[in-house]
Amino acid sequence: MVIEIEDLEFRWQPGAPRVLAIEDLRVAQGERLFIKGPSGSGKSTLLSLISGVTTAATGSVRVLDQALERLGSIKRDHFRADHIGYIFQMFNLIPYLSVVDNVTLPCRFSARRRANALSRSRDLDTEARRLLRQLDMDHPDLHRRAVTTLSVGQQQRVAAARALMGAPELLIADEPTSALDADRRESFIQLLFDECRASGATLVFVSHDASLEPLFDRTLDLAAVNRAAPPALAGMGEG
Ligand SMILES: Nc1ncnc2c1ncn2[C@@H]1O[C@H](COP(=O)(O)OP(=O)(O)OP(=O)(O)O)[C@@H](O)[C@H]1O
Repeated sequence: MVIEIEDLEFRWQPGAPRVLAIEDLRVAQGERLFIKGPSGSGKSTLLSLISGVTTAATGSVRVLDQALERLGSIKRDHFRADHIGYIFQMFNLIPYLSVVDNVTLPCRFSARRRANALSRSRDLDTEARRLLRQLDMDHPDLHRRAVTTLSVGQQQRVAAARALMGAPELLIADEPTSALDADRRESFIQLLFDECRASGATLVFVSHDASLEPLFDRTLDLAAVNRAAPPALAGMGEG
């Protein structure tokens, strides 16, 4: 299993209302999971737990057989850099780095991803360009081009290439299509699927957009998870 969550209960502070209660969630290698739920239902919180940015006092979150709550925060940072590619809603590209340098960034933080990238291409820049080409982004001046001069759709492809760089086992995408037109969303997701298939990566994808749901293997509806939980959660629907 790539993700195994058991008896998880999460509150942001002791005594604060419970945000998440997940009894059992397992995501297998290569699976594509869609997570939906209204604003405030805990989607981003769940992604923080799966990526080890936060840990829960109750229950267990295992990623690639590692219980994240058993690691200190520095080890969790290393674990995340080695094994998880993250596509942020606002892309979080580094404005003063070129397109290629943005894509190779994860290899500065992870020797493992650097080695993976170098096993695929002769150097990191070549691997970055290969990924960008796979994602339908092929410009001669990508090396020098500042990310701030790109369109939203292009920035999204750069963010996806960066997340895929060095073949992390788990790809997490937090509303990565919200800035795109409806018809461009689906084509982006298909490209993402192709790349995940090629590297064997598992994809966890959060979105408000229910029209994307049928593309995925499975859905986790946090509104349903919250409804099933005891009344402590009542009134937690606002985000
Ligand atoms: N860092 C934080 N500290 C304290 N409370 C938080 C924090 N982040 C989120 N929350 C609270 O946790 C609950 C779930 O928030 P979360 O951001 O996970 O929801 P979401 O489903 O991702 O919402 P949205 O769709 O609006 O992004 C909300 O009540 C929110 O106010």
